[in-house]
Amino acid sequence: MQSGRRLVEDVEGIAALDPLKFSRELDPLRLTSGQLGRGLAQPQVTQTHLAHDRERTMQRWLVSEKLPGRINCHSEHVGDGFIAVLDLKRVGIVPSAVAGRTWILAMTLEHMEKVDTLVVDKTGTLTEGRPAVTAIVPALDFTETEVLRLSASAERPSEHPLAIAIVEAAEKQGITTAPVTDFDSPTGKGAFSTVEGRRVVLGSAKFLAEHGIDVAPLAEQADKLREDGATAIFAGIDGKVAGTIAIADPVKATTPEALAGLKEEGIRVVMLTGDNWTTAKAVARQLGIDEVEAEVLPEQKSAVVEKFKREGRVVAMAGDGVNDAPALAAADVGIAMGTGTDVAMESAGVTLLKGDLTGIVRAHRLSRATMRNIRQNLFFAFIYNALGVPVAAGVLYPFFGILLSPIIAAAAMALSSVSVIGNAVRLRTVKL
Ligand SMILES: Nc1ncnc2c1ncn2[C@@H]1O[C@H](COP(=O)(O)OP(=O)(O)OP(=O)(O)O)[C@@H](O)[C@H]1O
Ligand SMILES: [Cu+]
Repeated sequence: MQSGRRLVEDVEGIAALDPLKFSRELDPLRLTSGQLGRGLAQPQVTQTHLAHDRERTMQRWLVSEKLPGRINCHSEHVGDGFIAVLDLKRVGIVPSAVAGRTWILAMTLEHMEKVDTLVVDKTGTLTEGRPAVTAIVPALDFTETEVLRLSASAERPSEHPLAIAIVEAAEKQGITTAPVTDFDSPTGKGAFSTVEGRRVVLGSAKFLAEHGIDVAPLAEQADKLREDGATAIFAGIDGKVAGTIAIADPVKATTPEALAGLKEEGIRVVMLTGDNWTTAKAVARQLGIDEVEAEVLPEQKSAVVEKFKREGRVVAMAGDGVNDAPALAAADVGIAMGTGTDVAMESAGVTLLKGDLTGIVRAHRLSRATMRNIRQNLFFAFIYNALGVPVAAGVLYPFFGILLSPIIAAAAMALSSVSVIGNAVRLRTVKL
């Protein structure tokens, strides 16, 4: 099971994530709303893990804030400056990997603030990822039922959402599929197998061409089906195009709101898909997305992310599929859909619990508020130290005979902690 997932389900209301204290919490801690609690429920990580991660968290924060090296000696104290009060449930995100890797969340928040480009996968991310067959256009010499029966048989061993849609369509019509041999499915291209001694090929025009099948007789029909956003694939039987199958995947109800929010936050959205250009453009048009990268093979997805990064952009990538995993890992912030594959979740820094993209907007708002808060806290901590340390060292002694007594120094420390925590708690009121 995904430990990250459990983490959020166990959290009620607000959790104060203190990377220092966090690492020592091994027992589940019940937090009720309104109460400022510390630590998180996740007993399944080992002590070593946690100690290690605590180190990394510290380092990361220190590096990230570009603090002068000498402040390291106050790290325990400055540590209080890193308390981030997060309402994970409200944001709807969880750190993807094991809960012990809290630092990923920390890093993600830091990067998230700077994100200016969101590369977003189409199928399963912008759309529901539960496609259904909406039309079958057979070629001359073929019937709709025969195309569906052979296609469903050929796709039966495949786990691709398009394949599942075809199998389901056949089942719905009470069509029994035939056994297959020699099944293969090159990722991002299509599938082929032998059914009742016939060669059945399914996929893009390019894929069928690779198998010596010319789709020209049905190309126009396929394009027409694509005009309103459906995916159209071709079925080839015994070296000839037999039909085109339209498979539609509804846009998630929350997608338009998420896109509007992203626009408001000034984030550039790029749709990335392995699907056909015509389909991709139609969906993009419906959603008001200006930038599209279509017909991208799985192994090229991360190259698209890299390209944007080279242009100096800070890139977040949202995806759900196995073929999105390398791109998720390549992005500054990888965002997986909780409804998607485990591989995607493991490769991403954060997971959107219900696959709801509005979580990205909330996470971006939260990251800005959190990073601002952290900077303020660092300022507090710094000021107290900047004033307190020289006094304690006797700077004022020659003139006024003032020396900071250890008791007053300790009080100042405590006071600085109080202002820092008080400031961090304000994050609770941030509108997401
Ligand atoms: N099993 C399959 N059966 C038929 N066609 C397939 C199959 N697998 C891939 N294809 C073809 O390859 C294209 C790209 O597939 P790929 O899996 O990369 O993208 P996707 O998951 O459908 O979309 P997205 O990239 O938006 O998530 C599909 O649009 C389809 O034309
Ligand atoms: Cu996808």
